[in-house]
Amino acid sequence: MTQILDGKALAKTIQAQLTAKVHDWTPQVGRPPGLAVIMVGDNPASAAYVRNKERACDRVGIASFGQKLPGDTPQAYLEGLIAELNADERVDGILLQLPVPQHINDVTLLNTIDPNKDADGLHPVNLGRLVRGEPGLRSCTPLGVMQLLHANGIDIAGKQAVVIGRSILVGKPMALMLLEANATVTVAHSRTHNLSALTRSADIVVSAIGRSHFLTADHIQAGAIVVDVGINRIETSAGQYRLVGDVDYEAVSPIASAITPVPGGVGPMTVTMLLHNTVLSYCQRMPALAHERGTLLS
Ligand SMILES: NC(=O)C1=CN([C@@H]2O[C@H](COP(=O)(O)OP(=O)(O)OC[C@H]3O[C@@H](n4cnc5c(N)ncnc54)[C@H](OP(=O)(O)O)[C@@H]3O)[C@@H](O)[C@H]2O)C=CC1
Ligand SMILES: Nc1nc(=O)c2c([nH]1)NC[C@@H]1CN(c3ccc(C(=O)N[C@@H](CCC(=O)O)C(=O)O)cc3)C=[N+]21
Ligand SMILES: [Mg+2]
Repeated sequence: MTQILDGKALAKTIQAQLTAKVHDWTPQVGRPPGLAVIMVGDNPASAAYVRNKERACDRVGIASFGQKLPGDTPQAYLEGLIAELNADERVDGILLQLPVPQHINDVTLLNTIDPNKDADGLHPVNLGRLVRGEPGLRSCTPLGVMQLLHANGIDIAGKQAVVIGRSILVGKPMALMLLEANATVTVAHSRTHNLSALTRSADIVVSAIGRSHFLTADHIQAGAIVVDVGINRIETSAGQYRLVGDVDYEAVSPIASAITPVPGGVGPMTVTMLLHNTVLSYCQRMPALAHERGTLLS
């Protein structure tokens, strides 16, 4: 029997734990945790994720300081906005929704976010902490994948893991977190030769590419653990849109020992880890909660 790694259910459990803590801590601190999501332009997919994030914040008791800005907002304005949010005591987490329009330099912007408020874990200081194995704010999607594997009793140490994709948002931090958990990690990308031979030797395959039906039965060895990070919108014969991952789920799920569905797998965990990171940064910034540090996610 293939184990379905139910991210939706785990997200619900973790969000309930965060809700209880936020409920306890808000009166002690005198304010709730706060998250600012900055979205530039009106990419419909981004708008849907931002709405999900705001709804989840409401449920958990996190204050949202969302900023939806026009697609032609100048770089200097965004830098000023981030400086204000860095200085705003009510804000514990800042997230710049990616991608941003062409004229914006996202790297420069990400680098202006206070590393202690970097809810996405994309600032060089936090990526450096990850490389060094030091505590810090970790990228939400890979952190969510690690939680999902852990909560389902999946052992990582000593396993062969192949991560497909090498973005700063997903692939690279995913590879580093698997390495930190003592997997033997290979990172594949668009220039990789003989990808299916590589993935066929893997115990764990994480796909973060963004192409529907990319991973087929030929890529997977019997009993492998398959984590599908991809989010692709495909048009159905009825002219509607539906979400699918990178993995041909029908073909691969009978072969795998465990697999994440799309939707309901990694996506809800990403949102939950964003909330987690916001609450963690609140804990770390508020002296009244000094003794609570390190108790989240346990
Ligand atoms: N579930 C969730 O919570 C989240 C899902 N996503 C989804 O995950 C996917 C990846 O996101 P992101 O990392 O931001 O995307 P990017 O486009 O930044 O990166 C895609 C990566 O896939 C690699 N790639 C592309 N085509 C191939 C191929 N044919 N063979 C092997 N590798 C390939 C690219 O290689 P190269 O570097 O050589 O170009 C690149 O490293 C997207 O579908 C995105 O929507 C993203 C964030 C969160
Ligand atoms: N700075 C930044 N950080 C991100 O983490 C980030 C980003 N930019 N840009 C876009 C990608 C994509 N992403 C998703 C988050 C949640 C779902 C999610 O909740 N998915 C649900 C379904 C949602 C739906 O139905 O639309 C699921 O898979 O079950 C998906 C994708 C975060 N991203
Ligand atoms: Mg996110």
